Amino acid sequence: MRGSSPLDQELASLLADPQFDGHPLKDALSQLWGAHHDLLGRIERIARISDGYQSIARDREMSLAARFDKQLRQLEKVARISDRYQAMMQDLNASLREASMLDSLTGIANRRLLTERLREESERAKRYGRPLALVMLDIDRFKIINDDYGHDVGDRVLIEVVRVMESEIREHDLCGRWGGEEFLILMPECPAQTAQTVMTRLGDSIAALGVRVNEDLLGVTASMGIAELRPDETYSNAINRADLALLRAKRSGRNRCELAE
Ligand SMILES: Nc1nc2c(ncn2[C@@H]2O[C@H](COP(=O)(O)OP(=O)(O)OP(=O)(O)O)[C@@H](O)[C@H]2O)c(=O)[nH]1
Repeated sequence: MRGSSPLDQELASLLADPQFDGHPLKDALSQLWGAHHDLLGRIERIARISDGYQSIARDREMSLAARFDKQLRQLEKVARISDRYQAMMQDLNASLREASMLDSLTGIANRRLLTERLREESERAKRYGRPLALVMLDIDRFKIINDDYGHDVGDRVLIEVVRVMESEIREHDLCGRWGGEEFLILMPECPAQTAQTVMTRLGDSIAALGVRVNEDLLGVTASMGIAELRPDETYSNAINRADLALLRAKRSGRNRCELAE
């Protein structure tokens, strides 16, 4: 840096000129010039150190930003995986819930789903003063079918009867397996008399059904008891009344449909 500007060069040549040796100002000027250059050197060093710090800070800032971006990307990935996992769990829960509500042999509603719907439909019927018919249906002499033809044929009979039931009832009715060879049919917006007409038709269709067993055509019949929910009773009470009506149907010779008292 020393001697780089025209003033530096001029001062350097003045100080080097022997004609000024002994001049009273030469020493003072020489010291001033030296001090000035010391100061310049120090300023340059400070500037270099400051530049160095700045570039380290910049690097650090950049690497921090890069690390932050990377972590953000990783977090996003984890969030995506977690979302997918949650959706999977929800699907699984829904199918488990559905499976727990259906009868595994026939695929129709099981007692749990029937009870849920019974609760909802009886509340609705009472609140709006609408009719709700409950039908208990039981396959006649089913034990003999099992004993004579085996459990597998018995199962096939259950499946066939369910198929007929589903084709005879309306879309907003619900038939489900109450247990064994007993079925419950919920018929919202349906008075007992209308339910009896529908059930008589269903009984005829079941009786017309022939389940093929080797060369034989196995005849099946069913008995039914119908109760219309009263405004002042629980659905359990109405089911008991339907059960009693079913018992009457059995005692009166089966293959028939009886209305509850
Ligand atoms: N194959 C088969 N049989 C079943 C199933 N659930 C219950 N059963 C049988 O259904 C029969 C019911 O017999 P009972 O209650 O004596 O009645 P029933 O022979 O139908 O006689 P009635 O109801 O009086 O006409 C029993 O033998 C049970 O083992 C099933 O899922 N599959």
